[in-house]
Amino acid sequence: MYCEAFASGKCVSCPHIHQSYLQQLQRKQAQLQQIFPELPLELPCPSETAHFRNKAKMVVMGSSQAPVLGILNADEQVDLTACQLYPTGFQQAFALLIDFIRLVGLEPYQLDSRRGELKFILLSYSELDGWLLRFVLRSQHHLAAIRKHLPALQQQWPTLKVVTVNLQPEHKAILEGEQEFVLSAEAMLRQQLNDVVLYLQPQSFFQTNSAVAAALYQTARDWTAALKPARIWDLFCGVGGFALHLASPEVQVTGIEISASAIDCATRAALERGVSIDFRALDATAFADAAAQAPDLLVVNPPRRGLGQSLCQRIETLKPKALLYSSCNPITLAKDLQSLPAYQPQRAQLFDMFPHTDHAEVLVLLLRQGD
Ligand SMILES: C[S@@+](CC[C@H](N)C(=O)[O-])C[C@H]1O[C@@H](n2cnc3c(N)ncnc32)[C@H](O)[C@@H]1O
Repeated sequence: MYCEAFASGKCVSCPHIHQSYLQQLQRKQAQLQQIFPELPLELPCPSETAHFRNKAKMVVMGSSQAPVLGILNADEQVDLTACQLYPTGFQQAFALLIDFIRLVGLEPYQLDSRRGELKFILLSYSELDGWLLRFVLRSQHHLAAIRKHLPALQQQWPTLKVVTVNLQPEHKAILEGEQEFVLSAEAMLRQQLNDVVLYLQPQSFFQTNSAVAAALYQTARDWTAALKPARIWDLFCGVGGFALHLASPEVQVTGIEISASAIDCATRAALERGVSIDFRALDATAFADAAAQAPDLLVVNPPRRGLGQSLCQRIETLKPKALLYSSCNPITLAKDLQSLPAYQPQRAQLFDMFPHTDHAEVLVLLLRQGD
């Protein structure tokens, strides 16, 4: 794929974009084989090479009358509204947003002078339900003006379902703050993956590549069906993707996640699906430490830092029969597996959520040996 922003050195987010996709997959597969030298790997699950991202995180730069959406590379403002990773509908959405910024007179935040209000635009898309839009602002100064002009934007953009303002008052390179104002009638966006409808809302993690995420959850179902677990835990469950795919009337499922807003989404999805899942907003390690009995199947999908020593040790003493580990960081995955010596990998597969980058999502099924 040719990308002008990469060729000119203005955007380095996709360092392998000029390599053939087959070579990219071969490189990632070879890296995965180093972690599992003995295991015949499954074939990688590929992605579309363009238009696969369901969300955009845009830094807002320029001025209120000439806004630029993209990234700041050193001191250069790089317009990424034509980035090929976004589905085509994003370009029209960005154009509407640029007009809206002008209309409201939202001054982009300037890092050097610390003036201005609008820091980021965060935009998510679901084929089922439409758009979720978040304005990340420095203060509440323009909140009333955004509210006032929002009906006009919604009229032009009927599929704009959820609109919020997030406050991030600090002068730091962080994407969002804690306070969120919901400006639309709806606060959650529905997203369908396979036969499961998930809910997402601001401050809840959702996989970036919907098609590959659907394949990941379906594979989790396929690999674990024969195990017939009676009890499943989904630790780091987010909005409940794994738990909702694995739930059935015969199995008792518990989902644990630190973000209360993600747990609200997961709980609503379970209710609408008519399945009983015990979703709780807790720290995963604290939950495992306090548990008296192990599940038959433990699903874990931690952030990039991995499970860590203490949770791995707890898993070793709890002794669940099977462990399904979905990792977005093969380095911490390899480290965690060294701390889980009782578990033997049975199957491993690369899910290419992030083409053109070095990032890899890996699913591994492990069984406990020697009991
Ligand atoms: C890679 S995401 C996985 C989400 C989910 N499994 C999915 O498929 O979308 C990792 C999740 O771990 C959550 N998390 C981070 N630290 C946590 C902790 N200490 N205890 C429980 N959940 C945590 C994050 O909020 C995030 O939702």
